[in-house]
Amino acid sequence: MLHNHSIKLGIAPIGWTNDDLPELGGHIPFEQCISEMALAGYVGCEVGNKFPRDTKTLHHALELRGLSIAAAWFSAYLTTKPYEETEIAFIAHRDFLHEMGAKHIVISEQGHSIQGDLNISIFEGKPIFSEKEWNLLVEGLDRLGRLAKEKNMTLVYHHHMGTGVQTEEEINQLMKRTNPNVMSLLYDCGHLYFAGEDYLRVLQNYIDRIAHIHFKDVRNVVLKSVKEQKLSFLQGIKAGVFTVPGDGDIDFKPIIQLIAQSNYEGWIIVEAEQDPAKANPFEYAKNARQYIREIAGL
Ligand SMILES: O=C1C[C@@H](O)[C@H](O)[C@@H](O)C1=O
Ligand SMILES: [Co+2]
Repeated sequence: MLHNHSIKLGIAPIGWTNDDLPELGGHIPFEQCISEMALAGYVGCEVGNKFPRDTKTLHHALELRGLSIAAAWFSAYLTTKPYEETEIAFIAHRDFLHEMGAKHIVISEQGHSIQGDLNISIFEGKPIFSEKEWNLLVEGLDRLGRLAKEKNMTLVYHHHMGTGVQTEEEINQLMKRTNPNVMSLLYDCGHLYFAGEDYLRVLQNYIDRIAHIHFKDVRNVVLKSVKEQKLSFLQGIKAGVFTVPGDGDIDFKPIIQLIAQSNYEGWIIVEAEQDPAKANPFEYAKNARQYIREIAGL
């Protein structure tokens, strides 16, 4: 049970409006999204592209509903573009999050990523970083992590399907080559399960270095067809490979147990991108909230 831990439960806007696939939930207004998050019982969220960038306006809209910003995704291109380009965009992102009171910055290397490519089979086209690319990645992350620390914030790396850091072995490499004082890990059980990796071992091995958590569930039956039909990541999303905790095939109880045995504090974010026309985001958000209350006492 997690009730003695300093953990806050938030939800990502991606179940309402999907930034990677704008046709999913493109019609759902920002105010509806955040009102439903609050009504479903969450106290925070990440940032979607419908969110106003003016921090005063955003702050007011969230405060009215008892929500705060936990973190937000940043796409890095350290392996494919000059470092300075990533740094300029990162500083703007960091400063926006800092003004919003967030403590974590989610980062994912998108150089050579196929996660946004509708036509490449997700199980066939992922990049494998060369030694040179690994060096560019870890050197860049070190510099960006120090920039986060300047504002008393923590950089958290998001391993992700279709990228150069997808597998357990790639996470091990990343953890080995980076400084724990400068960069932490984001744990997303849905991505590890999708990738066929040992999601419990990763949690166990790195729990002391994990500083942000995404909870997403996976439907085995859809995962099977993603493999058989050689679907891309986004085709898989449209077909419903992801859902909220409690609705899919991941057993969250041992995950909760490992977190409960640790000193983890911070956010757990329910993040379940699926088609809102098929899965009403408010209803699924409420169901996930109830499920987490039942299994985690949170
Ligand atoms: O944290 C995430 C952010 C999304 O944009 C991404 O594609 C999703 O799968 C995810 O885990
Ligand atoms: Co995630």
